Amino acid sequence: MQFKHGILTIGVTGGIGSGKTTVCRFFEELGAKVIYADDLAKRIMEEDENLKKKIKKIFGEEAYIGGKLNRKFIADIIFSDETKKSKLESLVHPAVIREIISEFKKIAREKSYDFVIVEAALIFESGFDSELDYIIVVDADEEVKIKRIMERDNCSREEVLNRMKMQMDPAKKRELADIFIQNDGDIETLRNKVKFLYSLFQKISKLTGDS
Ligand SMILES: CC(C)(COP(=O)(O)OP(=O)(O)OC[C@H]1O[C@@H](n2cnc3c(N)ncnc32)[C@H](O)[C@@H]1O)[C@@H](O)C(=O)NCCC(=O)NCCS
Ligand SMILES: Nc1ncnc2c1ncn2[C@@H]1O[C@H](COP(=O)(O)OP(=O)(O)OP(=O)(O)O)[C@@H](O)[C@H]1O
Repeated sequence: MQFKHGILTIGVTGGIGSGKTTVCRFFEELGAKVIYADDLAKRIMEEDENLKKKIKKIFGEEAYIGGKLNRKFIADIIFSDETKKSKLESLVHPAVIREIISEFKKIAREKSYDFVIVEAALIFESGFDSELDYIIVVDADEEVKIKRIMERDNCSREEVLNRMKMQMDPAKKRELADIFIQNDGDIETLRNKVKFLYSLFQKISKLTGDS
């Protein structure tokens, strides 16, 4: 087997509050390279002047405050307007995917890691799944997810439900997954699952690497 970008690449995805960022922090603690696509998207949206112009055209000047993305303003619009959400995604996703692939190539060239993990909320929705070797889907019981997000972001149940409504059905994501993590247990249970996967990926990277 040849890896798609000359290095083993693994996506971690899941709906809001599933625990994908926590999974990725554990991978990082073990020494893995993790690319956070959602952070990258925000950086590109703030640094790419051409993209900023296009975003302002859709959302108005209020989309930025002092050069910084007005996240609350944009979130309020896109999570109640499917058309604007799609327009924003069609501007942002290709740029994010391009940058991640060039990072893969750099890591493969430098051989600085055995494998790369990408955390992204919208791997299947953006078509990015076709660029990855394996995809981990994280999920938890809906009430558990709602409670965790309300606590983490100090937001209302309605705000969480609004985002959930605009996301792919978690059951569908589970069907598309290569590896599935049910994250209803405690943090230590999750950490142990990640430890197991970390050693598995280390083995896969050596067995089937391009080098
Ligand atoms: C709307 C924005 C400004 C809200 O920022 P905020 O800091 O509140 O949320 P954050 O980016 O951390 O996302 C938190 C969660 O919301 C959900 N979410 C975010 N964007 C989307 C989206 N376009 N569709 C569905 N769910 C989304 C995901 O579950 C994500 O994990 C931001 O999410 C954004 O710019 N989204 C559009 C770009 C995009 O598609 N990003 C995600 C993939 S690269
Ligand atoms: N097994 C667990 N036990 C207790 N708390 C957890 C567990 N897993 C995750 N959490 C907590 O739940 C919250 C949501 O987790 P996390 O941020 O990893 O989810 P996410 O899928 O990245 O969410 P988002 O889509 O909003 O970015 C965080 O506060 C995290 O610390």
